[in-house]
Amino acid sequence: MTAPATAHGLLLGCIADDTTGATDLANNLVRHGLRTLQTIGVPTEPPGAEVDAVVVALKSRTNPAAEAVQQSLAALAWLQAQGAAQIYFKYCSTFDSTPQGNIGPVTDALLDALGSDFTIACPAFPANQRTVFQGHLFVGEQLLSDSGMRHHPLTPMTDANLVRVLQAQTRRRVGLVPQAVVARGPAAIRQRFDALRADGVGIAVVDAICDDDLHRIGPALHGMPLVTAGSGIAIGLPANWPGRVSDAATAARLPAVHGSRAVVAGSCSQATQAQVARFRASGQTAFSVDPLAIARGEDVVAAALQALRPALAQGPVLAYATADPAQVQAVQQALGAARAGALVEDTLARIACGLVQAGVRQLVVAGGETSGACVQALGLSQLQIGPQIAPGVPWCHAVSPQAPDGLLLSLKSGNFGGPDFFLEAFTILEEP
Ligand SMILES: Nc1ncnc2c1ncn2[C@@H]1O[C@H](COP(=O)(O)OP(=O)(O)OP(=O)(O)O)[C@@H](O)[C@H]1O
Ligand SMILES: O=C(O)[C@@H](O)C(=O)CO
Repeated sequence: MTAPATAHGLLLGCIADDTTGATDLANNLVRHGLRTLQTIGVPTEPPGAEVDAVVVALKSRTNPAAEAVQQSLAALAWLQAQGAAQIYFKYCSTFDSTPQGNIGPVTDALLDALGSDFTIACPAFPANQRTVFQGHLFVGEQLLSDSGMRHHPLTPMTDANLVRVLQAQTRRRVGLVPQAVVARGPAAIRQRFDALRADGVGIAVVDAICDDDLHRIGPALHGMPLVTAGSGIAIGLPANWPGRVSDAATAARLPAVHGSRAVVAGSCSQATQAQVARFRASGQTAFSVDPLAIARGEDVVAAALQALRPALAQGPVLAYATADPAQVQAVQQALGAARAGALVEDTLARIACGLVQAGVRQLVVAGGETSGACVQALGLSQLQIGPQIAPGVPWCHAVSPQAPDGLLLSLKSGNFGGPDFFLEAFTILEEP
C-alpha cells in the first residue's frame, strides 16, 4: 500500500454508491470549504493534490450485494491507506435500495472492517426537499412511498419507514434518534447514541427536517469512525475541523472549456421527465432512444449521432431514454429490468462518447447509473468540482482520452434540478 497522501492528513474518506451521488456529496463538501477530489472508481495512486476529502465514486447501488460490499471494502482500504480520519458512506437521498441491499450489507461490512459497532443512517437533504421525521422519509410533502420513487426502474421505494426498510437489509439492530432529540442539540444526540448503543442498536436512523438539524447532528458525529448518509449530513461536518475549512468560492473555480453542448438523459425520474419535456418544447434537437430497437439489434448509436451531430452548431442537443412509468414497465416486461437498464446505459454511454468525439465539451448527463456508464466509457478517472448549478449538482472539470484538453461535465441526479435545468446549466457558464 502507498503512504498517506496528504501532508496534513485526509479528514474525510467518502465512498459513494453512484457517480451523481458522489458529485452531490463533493459539491456539498466544497461549498462548505473542504478541498475535495472525486475519483471514478478506486484509484491506484494517492491523490495528486493536497486535499481535505476524497469521494470515491462507485457504481454499486444496484449490483448484487456481495459485489457492492467488495467494491466498498476496496475503496475503504485505499482511503485508509491515505490516512482518512473518518469514513462517509454516501447513498441516495431517497434511500434507493431493495430488501437485499445494498445500504445494509455495505454498512455492515464497513463497520466490521473498521472494528466499529455503531453508526447513523440519514438520507435527509432539506435543500432538495428530502426530510426525515419519526424515521419516515419525505420527498417534498409526500412520503417516499407516495412519491415518484415508487416507480423507479431499478429500486422502487414502496415503504417510507426507514427503520423498517433498513432492518430488512442488515443483521444489526436499527434504532431511531427522533427530531425532538435532534432539536436539543449535539449533547442530547450523543446521549441518545449512547443509550441506543447500550440497548444493542448498531445503526441509528437520525431525523432531520432542516439544515439547522444537520448542523446540530454534525458535531455529534465528531470522531465516529463511519457515517452513512445522503449528502446533506456533509454540511454539518466541516465545522468539526475549524482550522482546515477554506474559502468555498476559490475551491469551486474551474478552467474555462469551450465547445459544443449536449445532454444525455437516462433517468426516468419525475424531475428528468419534466426537464426532457421542457427541452423538447424549446425546439432544440432531441433524439429518443428506444430500448426495444436496441434489443432488436438496430444501430441506435449511429442513428442518434446522425440526427444530433448536424444540430450541434445550433446549441445544446439531447439524447434521452427517459420515459414514463407505463412505457418503462412495457420495456421491462419485454426485456427484464436489468437487461433493459444495461442496454440503455451502454447505448447512452456510446452516444455520449460519439458526441464528445464530435466536439462536445460541455456535457450534462442525467441519472446516476447513466452517469456511471458515461464516465466509464469516457475513460475519466477524476473530477474537479466547480460551481453549483442547482442544489446537489455542480459543473465539474475532467480530462478524457477523447478530450485531452478538458471537458466540462454536469452529472445530474435523476430527481434534482428544476424543469429548465438542461438549458439553465449552460447559461450559468456564460455568466461573468
Ligand atoms: N425507457 C426505459 N426503459 C427501461 N429502462 C430505462 C429506460 N430509460 C432508462 N432506463 C434505465 O433506468 C435506469 C435509470 O437509472 P439512473 O440511475 O440513470 O437514473 P435515476 O435512478 O433516476 O437517477 P439517480 O440514481 O441519480 O437518482 C438506468 O439503468 C437506465 O438505463
Ligand atoms: O442523494 C441523492 O439524491 C443523489 O445524490 C443521488 O444519490 C442520486 O443518484
